[in-house]
Amino acid sequence: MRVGIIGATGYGGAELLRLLHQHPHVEEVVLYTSSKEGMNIQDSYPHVSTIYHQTLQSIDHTSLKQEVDTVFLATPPGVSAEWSRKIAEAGCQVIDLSGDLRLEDPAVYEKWYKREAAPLDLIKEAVYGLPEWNRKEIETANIISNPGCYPTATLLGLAPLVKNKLIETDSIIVDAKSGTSGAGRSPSAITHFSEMNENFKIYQINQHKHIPEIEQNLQKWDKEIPNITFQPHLVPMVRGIMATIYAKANQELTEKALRDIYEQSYENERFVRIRPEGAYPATKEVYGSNYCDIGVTFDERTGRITVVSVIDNVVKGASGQAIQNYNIMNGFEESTGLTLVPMYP
Ligand SMILES: NC(=O)C1=CN([C@@H]2O[C@H](COP(=O)(O)OP(=O)(O)OC[C@H]3O[C@@H](n4cnc5c(N)ncnc54)[C@H](OP(=O)(O)O)[C@@H]3O)[C@@H](O)[C@H]2O)C=CC1
Ligand SMILES: CC(=O)N[C@@H](CCC(=O)OP(=O)(O)O)C(=O)O
Repeated sequence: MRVGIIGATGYGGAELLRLLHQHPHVEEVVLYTSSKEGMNIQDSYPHVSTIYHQTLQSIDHTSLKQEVDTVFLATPPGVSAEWSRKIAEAGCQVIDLSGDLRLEDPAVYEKWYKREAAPLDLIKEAVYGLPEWNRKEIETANIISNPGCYPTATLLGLAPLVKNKLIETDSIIVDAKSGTSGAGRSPSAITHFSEMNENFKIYQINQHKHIPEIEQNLQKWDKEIPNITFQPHLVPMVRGIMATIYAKANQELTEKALRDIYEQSYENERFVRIRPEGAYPATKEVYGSNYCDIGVTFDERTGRITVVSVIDNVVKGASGQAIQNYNIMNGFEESTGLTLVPMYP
């Protein structure tokens, strides 16, 4: 198959290049740009030189179907809202890595993203691509809305508790930390080296755009779940997210019963690994891979459950999950091109 990447010069695009290179069903990758037409991808990313030789080309939806079968949009908010419909009507599959099509209520999108929402019919057509909990819908989708990085770690971590109604619904607190690649390639005063090295920052207190995305999905699983507390932080590393999730048990629990529920929930999932009793994952243990690793424990003293969920934000949190969705949409084995062992140390 032939795939196109819009936004190939960004971090999500670069990770798509790395992963698609080893995908056996991808014969051709076409690179599109909004600002660097004619530039060779090697000039932006020397690490893929000799592997990719393409020059970036501008996007023309009228000729798209002659060039590619599937388009990955690794672009900032607003682009997919404008382009997804045209790409789908041209006859191509769309996998959108941005948040444009994730929120079902346009008013909610406009409140949190502070920009105009995509047309409602486009939002309705898009399927939320969290394969572990939404595989059936993804199989027949033509437009995928790839989950955000924090929601991926958080929802995979919370799903067994919420789906099995094990917690006080109003007790969820998510304390999340991310490496700086989550902010994309453009330098900013918040993420540049002197600001972030030997530093640890809280940001967007009670305002992060992933809050409504997490709530929307939790409420689909259990409509009793009210608004949650989710708080992101920046840590001085490049890749990785750790979501530490706290919730109060609504019944008597044992450590073993809790772990059994997590193990059963994910026993058939290739990319979710549950740590054994007393072990908790670190971000480096998923670095460069499509895994989400989860550790869980119950504090009998406080009645609180702690879940630790880690992903590589650029892989399971973005491009790896996008390829997982691509595989499901096209009937390929779900882990095709994604069987990467994490890099360590
Ligand atoms: N980085 C991460 O960990 C994650 C990112 N995401 C989401 O994925 C998307 C891409 O993120 P990321 O790669 O980090 O971002 P970057 O800022 O690194 O790259 C975005 C790319 O989009 C292209 N672009 C910018 N404006 C336009 C436009 N108007 N039309 C078309 N293309 C445009 C640019 O390429 P060019 O100038 O060549 O067009 C740019 O290289 C974002 O929506 C982000 O929120 C989701 C999960 C995790
Ligand atoms: C560290 C950092 O800045 N992370 C980004 C998360 C990027 C992301 O996943 O955003 P989308 O929802 O647009 O895909 C942020 O907090 O906005």
